[in-house]
Amino acid sequence: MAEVTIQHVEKTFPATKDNEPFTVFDDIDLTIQDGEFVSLLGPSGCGKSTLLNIVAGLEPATEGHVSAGGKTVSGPGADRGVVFQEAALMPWLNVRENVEFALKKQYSKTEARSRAEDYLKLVHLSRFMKAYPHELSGGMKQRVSIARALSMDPEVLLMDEPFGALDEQTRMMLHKEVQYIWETTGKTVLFVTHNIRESILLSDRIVLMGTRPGGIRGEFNVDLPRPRDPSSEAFTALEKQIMEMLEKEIEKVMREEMGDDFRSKKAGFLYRSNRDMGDHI
Ligand SMILES: Nc1ncnc2c1ncn2[C@@H]1O[C@H](COP(=O)(O)OP(=O)(O)OP(=O)(O)O)[C@@H](O)[C@H]1O
Repeated sequence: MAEVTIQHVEKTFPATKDNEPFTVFDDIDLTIQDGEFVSLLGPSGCGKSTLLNIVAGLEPATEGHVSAGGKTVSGPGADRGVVFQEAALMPWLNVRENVEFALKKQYSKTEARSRAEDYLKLVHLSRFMKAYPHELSGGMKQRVSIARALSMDPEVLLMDEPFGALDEQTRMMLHKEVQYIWETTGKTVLFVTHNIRESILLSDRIVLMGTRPGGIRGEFNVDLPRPRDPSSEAFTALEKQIMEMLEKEIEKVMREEMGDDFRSKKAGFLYRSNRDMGDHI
């Protein structure tokens, strides 16, 4: 069972020479069921990446307890694969070698190669195994990064805005691939995104976070049949519902940052115009 449990988690960054201590959130409770696909949405700075990093074991929680597959998280582990916005491939290694790199620590040379090839097939990169990172598009690099994370056969896949830097067409293609991978492998997924539509397309459940104080503001179960049709009435109704709740959070941030100059209509306009959530905020 690869359930993820987050119990009473607080994260406070300590004081620095220039800054006071900063509490991002102080009591997050969230359980992600085995095989569930959960997205975290929320205004910029609410702590989505911080929470994902805590589950990844890359950041310690200040208080509280996190477990994955029944084991307490106390650092990074092969049971949790992470995919970031930037693929961070090693430029001197080709695609297959990039995937093999970590595998070689755990498997024989032959097995590492065979696993790397299997996962590169899964992300449809068989023809590019010998290509070098500079020869790949952004979307292809992200596919290598997904193959690399999956090749260690983690129980949980943690994805932090994996498609945030990609163009819309590539993003759409990768949505299909992620859905296929999730259906094929049955991994538990925690997915951070700024994009409401992306979260509805992919998730079983969307967790909406807010800031000041940071925390979970609401949850939305996405009961729509897959593959999902963004033009369907049910899809757009859910999109609208989430957007309304999110706008309130974004308005709060903008009001604090801009004081009396703030006009709520502007936040709504900015937000709707790029169907995104506050990249600029
Ligand atoms: N190492 C750090 N030291 C101090 N503060 C930090 C550190 N890392 C993050 N923060 C602060 O914690 C808050 C949450 O950051 P985080 O990156 O988790 O938010 P986010 O919701 O993922 O934002 P975005 O959507 O813009 O990526 C921000 O105010 C950020 O400035």
